[in-house]
Amino acid sequence: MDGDAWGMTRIDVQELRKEYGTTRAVDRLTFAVEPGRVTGFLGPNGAGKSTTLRILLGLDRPTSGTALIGGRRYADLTEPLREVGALLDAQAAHGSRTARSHLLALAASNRIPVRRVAEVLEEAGLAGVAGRRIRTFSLGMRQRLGIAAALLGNPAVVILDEPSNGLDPEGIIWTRELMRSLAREGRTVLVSSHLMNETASFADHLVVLGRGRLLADTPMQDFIDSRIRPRVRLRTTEGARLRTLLLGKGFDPVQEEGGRWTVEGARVDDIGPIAAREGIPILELANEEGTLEQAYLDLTADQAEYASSRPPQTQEA
Ligand SMILES: Nc1ncnc2c1ncn2[C@@H]1O[C@H](COP(=O)(O)OP(=O)(O)OP(=O)(O)O)[C@@H](O)[C@H]1O
Repeated sequence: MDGDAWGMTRIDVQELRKEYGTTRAVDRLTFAVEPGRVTGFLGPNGAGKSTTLRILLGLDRPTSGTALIGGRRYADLTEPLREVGALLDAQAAHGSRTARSHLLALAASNRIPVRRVAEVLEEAGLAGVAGRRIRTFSLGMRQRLGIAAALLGNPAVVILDEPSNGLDPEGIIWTRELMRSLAREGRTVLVSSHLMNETASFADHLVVLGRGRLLADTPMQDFIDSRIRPRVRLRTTEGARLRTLLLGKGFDPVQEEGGRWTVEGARVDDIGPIAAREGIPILELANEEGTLEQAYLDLTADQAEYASSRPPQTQEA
């Protein structure tokens, strides 16, 4: 299959609603996941991420609305594993099978060429343990096997639920590189995670849920920039003079412990030239970028179904 074949495979969720008794797990949810980029799927516990993914993958029925892959419901795909690869629950594989026999069975039932089994075992770093029973696998090895299974049919759409779960640092880097390269090849990649630093390292775009509803659907950098004011950190030998100067320009520098200054709402391009014009020595000058974690906590502070009673910043470790 070449890149063009993956070109138009979008995920489209339209007015999706799912009720379990009186619980509205997903509520009039509408978003699209585009090919060629990695979309991070975020939200507090109970926000409805797993429910949405289960419906997308035909494991649950919506109360109303649709969740389509390339314009079709999962149940209507003729060869689902060749169109969508998914990792939902890495523990699901049969423990008494070997990694190889597990993948061979999947390949056989989905008309996938047998050579793909060796290819994905190699790609997932499992070639050396392919003959071992899955029950002897660590959580991280199961996770790798789950990802190998997702890639088996060379699908245009890849959906991964918490792919870093249980992986060691090398495994985490591997999944990150893998997701990025799948997106570069033009595939549609949707990845849920609770780890914000992790998500920031691989996602181009974010879809954020809270209490079953859409809270954000936006490029990752826009998401951060719209919620976290930039600031500048600096050191100077003439703090008092620079402070007066900056106050006059509408900034409000604050001295931190250790003699550093921070200036809210400023970038280095604002501060550097002002100091230079006045001949004030600058020993250090750096932008402090907002993080995805800060922006996410800001957005979801009121949204967590099981939120602690105090806001995160005052929580004890
Ligand atoms: N089978 C079910 N029966 C009843 N309620 C359910 C069922 N599955 C999910 N729910 C409820 O639906 C809501 C959304 O749950 P869901 O698992 O989709 O959230 P999530 O965003 O995946 O959470 P987490 O981050 O904890 O995995 C929760 O209130 C949950 O308790």
